[in-house]
Parts: sequence; structure tokens; C-alpha cells
Amino acid sequence: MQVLRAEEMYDWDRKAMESYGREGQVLMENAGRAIAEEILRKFPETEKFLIVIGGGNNGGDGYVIARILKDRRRIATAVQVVPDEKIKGDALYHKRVYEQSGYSLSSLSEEVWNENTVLVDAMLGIGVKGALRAPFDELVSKVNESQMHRISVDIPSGLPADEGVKEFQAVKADTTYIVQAPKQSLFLDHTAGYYGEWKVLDIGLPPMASPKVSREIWTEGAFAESFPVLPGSAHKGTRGKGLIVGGGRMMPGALMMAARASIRAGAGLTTAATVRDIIPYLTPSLPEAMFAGTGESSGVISSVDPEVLEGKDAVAVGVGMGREPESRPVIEMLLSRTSGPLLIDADGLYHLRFLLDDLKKRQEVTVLTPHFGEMAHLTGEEVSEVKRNPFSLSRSLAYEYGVYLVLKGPNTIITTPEGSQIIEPSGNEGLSKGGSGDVLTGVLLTMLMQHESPVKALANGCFLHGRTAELLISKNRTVLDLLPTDLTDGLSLTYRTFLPR
Ligand SMILES: NC(=O)C1=CN([C@@H]2O[C@H](COP(=O)(O)OP(=O)(O)OC[C@H]3O[C@@H](n4cnc5c(N)ncnc54)[C@H](O)[C@@H]3O)[C@@H](O)[C@H]2O)[C@@H](O)CC1
Ligand SMILES: Nc1ncnc2c1ncn2[C@@H]1O[C@H](COP(=O)(O)OP(=O)(O)O)[C@@H](O)[C@H]1O
Ligand SMILES: [K+]
Repeated sequence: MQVLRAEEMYDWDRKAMESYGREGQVLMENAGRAIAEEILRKFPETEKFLIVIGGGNNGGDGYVIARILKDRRRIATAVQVVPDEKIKGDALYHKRVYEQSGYSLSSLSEEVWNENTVLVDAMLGIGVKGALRAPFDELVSKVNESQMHRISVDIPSGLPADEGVKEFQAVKADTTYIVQAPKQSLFLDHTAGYYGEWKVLDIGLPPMASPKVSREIWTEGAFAESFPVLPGSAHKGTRGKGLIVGGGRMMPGALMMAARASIRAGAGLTTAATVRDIIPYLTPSLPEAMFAGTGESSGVISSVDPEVLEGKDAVAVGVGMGREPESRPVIEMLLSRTSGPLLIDADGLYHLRFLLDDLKKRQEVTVLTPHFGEMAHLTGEEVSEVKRNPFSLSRSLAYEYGVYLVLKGPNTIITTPEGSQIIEPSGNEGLSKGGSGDVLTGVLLTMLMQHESPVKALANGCFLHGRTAELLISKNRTVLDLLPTDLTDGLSLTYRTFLPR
């Protein structure tokens, strides 16, 4: 499913009407009807509805919804909150249909704000611009203060559809019925919460006319379909031989978690490279792994023998490595000498800031997996700015350095060097614990060795990680006690659920 910006949504709409014979009035009927049916399904017993109608096409959808609710004998109070001259085009057509059905409009008296009434917010859609003007500024506050269940039509009124907007005032919806395609703000840290529970409804825009943007949501169907089938004749070489460089005297656990996750995800052979002293302590928890000792300076990795790279299908570096400058040459060496995919995470990303020229020179597949803070460090932006513009900042970085970028968060955004984007929304707050990222690194390393397409490898790895957290919560864990190490052992749950082979 594509995720669109407002302008892209309008293009689709325009093209549907201009080149594919779709009528605006029909599309509006479809939108309103689809939403009204959902409302009736969700509230089969509720009698009273309040529909607040604004001046654009969002308000037009509101007229259709009000008519259908009344047709179904519900007590639907429709209030138009803008002067009559603001209602134009398709919205005016549907206002007339509403009136010709014998239905009338009400005024916004105090009695309509009743907690036993469900509120349908059809004030403003994706056409909102700038700070809210009267009467919407006061209405949005009033709506948010009310105790009513709030259903927003397409988008919570006042909320920007696109990334980048800093200040806004918007309805905090309990439920949002999104018209045709989710908009960018559904996936942004500071706006996602306004949508409440959400569902996307098809209103009949022709898929042939959809805008040529590659910004898609990754689904369980995509996972099951694109996950490579392991032949019965598989041997460890088929599954991939991976190397993880990381850990040190202070953070051996990060390496342990990444290596174990890589093995559990299905790698043929995983080698963990770290300072020699800690290897004996790691072996009991990693009996399947191989180990390689690295050069050491005051407890941190200071060098890796390039011979360790021989026969490795992919390499990951950075977990638990520390930020001491002594480790920097390791990243420098790996950037120039790793011939397969190279994944850089955690402290490796910290060092990378000082090695951007080397990064640019590298031709082979390179994957960076920053969280918001690491992305801010890499780009020199404020964290808040990264959170507000994750799509465009990811694209610029991926394009400038020719890398695959996995910007981690509740909605992880994966970007290819060409700028295609996948949104991977699985997971829950149980993952916001030190170590979840290390597990992800191990999983991604394995996926990179087994998939032909790096972007599918990354999307599937993020899905595997996030969906495992969800399945564990639905079984015997909670978001409070979930541990990153539970994820590793829980990977089987996701495999068994979605790839029952
Ligand atoms: N394919 C589609 O895109 C379809 C979209 N539909 C609906 O149409 C909506 C988009 O319609 P519009 O483009 O008319 O946009 P809106 O319904 O968001 O209305 C925009 C109007 O609101 C007013 N406005 C904008 N910013 C404001 C502010 N800050 N303060 C006060 N008033 C402000 C202006 O008068 C502006 O013309 C969608 O969200 C969706 O609900 C449906 O009708 C069916 C088809
Ligand atoms: N609230 C959340 N909802 C869903 N996924 C989350 C949430 N918080 C964190 N995650 C996921 O957990 C992982 C955390 O990675 P990272 O921040 O690098 O952790 P660490 O510090 O343990 O390395 C990422 O995959 C991220 O997408
Ligand atoms: K709305």
C-alpha cells in the first residue's frame, strides 16, 4: 500500500477524473458511504451522531455520511460550521442531495456536545494550510475537550498530511477512516498519535492512475511472499557465512545478542570478532558461533585482520564497540575491504561521521541502521528535525552516500540509494530497551545473506523483529518485561506463523 503526500493524493484524484472518467461526485459518495458503513459497523447500537462539516471536500464527505446515517434511522445532527458560500463543487452537490432528502442542518448549540453521541469530524481534510482560523481553532479545542468518541474523516482536522510541519492544532481522534491511501503524517513521531485507531478505505480511485511514488507499507503478505525458500539441499554456505565485529570489555552483551540473533534467524555460520579476553566468556552462550580475536587498545577493538573477511558473505559492525577513536580504523578498513554487504550500526555509526569520504567512495552494498539520535548525529540535524522529516532526510542521506538506510523507530523507514522507501510498522514499546537494536543487527545480517534484494532483506528483517515482539506480547510477555534476548528465541514464533514450511 502506497503512502502519499497531499499533492500526490490530489494528483491521483485529478487523473482519475480527467483521464479515467471518474466523477468527483461519485468518488465523494464512495468515500462518505465507505466511512458511514464502517461507523455503523463499529457502533451498531449507538443512536446519536454529531457530524461537524467544514468548507472543503472533507465537509462534502461529511454531508454524505450524515445522509446515510439518517437514512439508517440514526439520530444524526449535522452542523455546517462555515458560511454557505464556502460550500462549492462536489460538496455543494452533496449538500443539495442531503437537503433534497428532506434532511436539515442544525446549529452548534451546547446540547450537541453530549457524551452519548459519537462525533464525526469532517471539518478539514488534507487541504489544511497554516494556523487554524476561526471557527476551527476554537472548535478543535472544544472537540478535544469533549468526552465523545471522535471519528475523523480521512485525517484528524488540522493535522498536516505531509512531513515537515512544526506547529499545528488538531483533533485528537479515537478512530480515523483514511480515504484511499495513508498519508505521511500517519507514520511521524509527533503526528501518528492523533489518528487513534485507523483503517484505510478504498473509494474507487483507479490503481492505474496512482502516482508513481515508491513509498510503501511492508505487510505480512509481502514478508511471506518475498522470503526466500531454503532448498532441501541447503548447506551452511547456502544460508550464508556472516561476520559481526563489535563488543569489547565493557559491552560484550551487544555482540552476544547480535550473533545469537543472526544464528537463530537462520545464518549458516556466524563469526563474532572481538577483543580476545572476552571470548571465553561469550562461548557458553554462543556455542554455535565461531570467534575471531581482534587487536585491542584499553579494552576496545583497535584493529581487525582483513583475513577474517575471507569467505564471509556479509559483515556487520558497531554493536557494543564503544566510541573511542582507537576503534575508528576498524570501520575505515571494513569500508574499503568488505566486498559483500556491510551493515554499520550503533557506535559504528558514531565513527562513520568522521569517515564520510570513505563511505562515499565505497561501491558495494552498505546499510546504515540509525535510530533518530544516531541519524541526527550523522546528518548534523536536531533530533526533533529528524523526527519531523524522516522521509526526506533519509532520502537525501541514502542518495548522497549511495547507501541503504534503516531509520529505526515505531515506524521504521527503509530507503534505497535510489530513494525508494518502505515503511515497516510492526513492533511495540516493549522494544524500547537497550539491546533490541543489537538483535535487529543480527537478524538483518542474516537476511542480507539470504535475499537477493537488499531492500527486501531489510524489510523482512525489520518485520521479523517487530512481529516477534508483537507475538510475544500476545502470548506470555508484556511490553514491560519483554527482553531483547526473548526476541531472539521468539523468532521461531514469527517463522512458524508466517512461513509454515
Ligand atoms: N481522492 C480524494 O482525494 C478524495 C478526497 N476527498 C476528501 O476531500 C478532502 C480534501 O478536500 P479539500 O482539498 O477541499 O480540502 P479540505 O477539505 O481540507 O478543505 C480545505 C479548505 O479548508 C479551508 N482551510 C484550509 N486551511 C485552513 C485553516 N488553517 N484554517 C481554516 N480553514 C482552512 C480552506 O477554505 C480550504 O479551501 C480529503 O481530505 C477527503 O476527505 C473525498 O471527497 C473523495 C475523494
Ligand atoms: N515504541 C516502539 N515501537 C516499535 N518498535 C520500537 C519501539 N521502540 C523501539 N523500537 C524498535 O526497537 C529497535 C531499537 O533499536 P535501537 O534504538 O538501536 O536500540 P539499542 O539501543 O538497543 O541498540 C529498533 O528496531 C526500533 O524500530
Ligand atoms: K477531518
